[in-house]
Amino acid sequence: MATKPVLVLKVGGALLQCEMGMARLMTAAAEMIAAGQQVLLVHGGGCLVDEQLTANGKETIKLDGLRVTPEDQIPIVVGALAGTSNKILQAAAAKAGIVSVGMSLGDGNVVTAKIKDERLGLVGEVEPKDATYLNFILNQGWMPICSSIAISGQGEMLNVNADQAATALAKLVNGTLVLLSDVSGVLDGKGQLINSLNKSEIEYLVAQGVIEKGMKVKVEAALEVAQWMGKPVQVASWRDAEQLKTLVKGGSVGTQIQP
Ligand SMILES: Nc1ncnc2c1ncn2[C@@H]1O[C@H](COP(=O)(O)OP(=O)(O)O)[C@@H](O)[C@H]1O
Ligand SMILES: CC(=O)N[C@@H](CCC(=O)OP(=O)(O)O)C(=O)O
Repeated sequence: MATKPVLVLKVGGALLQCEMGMARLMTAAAEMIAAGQQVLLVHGGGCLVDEQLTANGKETIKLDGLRVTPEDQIPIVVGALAGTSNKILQAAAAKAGIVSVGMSLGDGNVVTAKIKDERLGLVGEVEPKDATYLNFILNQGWMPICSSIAISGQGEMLNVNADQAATALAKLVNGTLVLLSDVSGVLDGKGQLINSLNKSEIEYLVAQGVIEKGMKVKVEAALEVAQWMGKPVQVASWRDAEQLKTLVKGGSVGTQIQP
């Protein structure tokens, strides 16, 4: 049994369109797993969803960074996230010698899910439920790769923002959460990396419009976990090879969201 907290790594969808980025990330994950660090990968795939919706003649509307998901779009969203995105990452993991288990929030009772807000359609809000399935996988030295598709008690397939999915899973396994995006962390109004942010600084930058869209959702998800765990959550980049190396060594990268 591992003694260190599980590392919950969330990757954004842009990674899936970057072969080299995926290869580097999986090599880093393989090194950590070989050293006894349990790793749970949670992924998005917003850009693949965009592509698939466009190819099917559907339009996307986002409210506060969340995709409004009408019933006629859900099969496409599920296919892009739980299907294509999940399997692209499993394929990259296999290439790096990692044994992975592809899964979704709907598997193994890991979360409870309900509709978040009627205005968003089939968008889910999830709460941690039962870690048995994830711990079973992690204890084999395997890496769960989890998409953000959930299933409600009423049997609805729900689209969950992947940062919020990672939040629920990090709480579930009491893990260390690192949110990896295509930017080096939270940037200030001049595009410079901010090393550390607390709640009031976040509120100020959101009010100023410096932190917006997907980054607003991400930073708020990070803050929720930081406060729940009483330790910082890191927002960093999968693009940055140096950040990944530091992460493998257990160091801090990107922006630290303080509890
Ligand atoms: N202050 C900010 N710092 C960095 N990125 C920001 C900021 N405000 C908005 N963004 C946008 O947020 C994006 C990251 O969020 P998102 O697209 O949801 O990432 P991911 O798909 O990796 O989860 C960045 O690519 C950038 O366009
Ligand atoms: C409700 C909602 O917005 N769901 C997201 C799920 C994917 C996601 O979050 O992907 P990234 O991590 O790449 O942004 C979406 O449909 O785009």
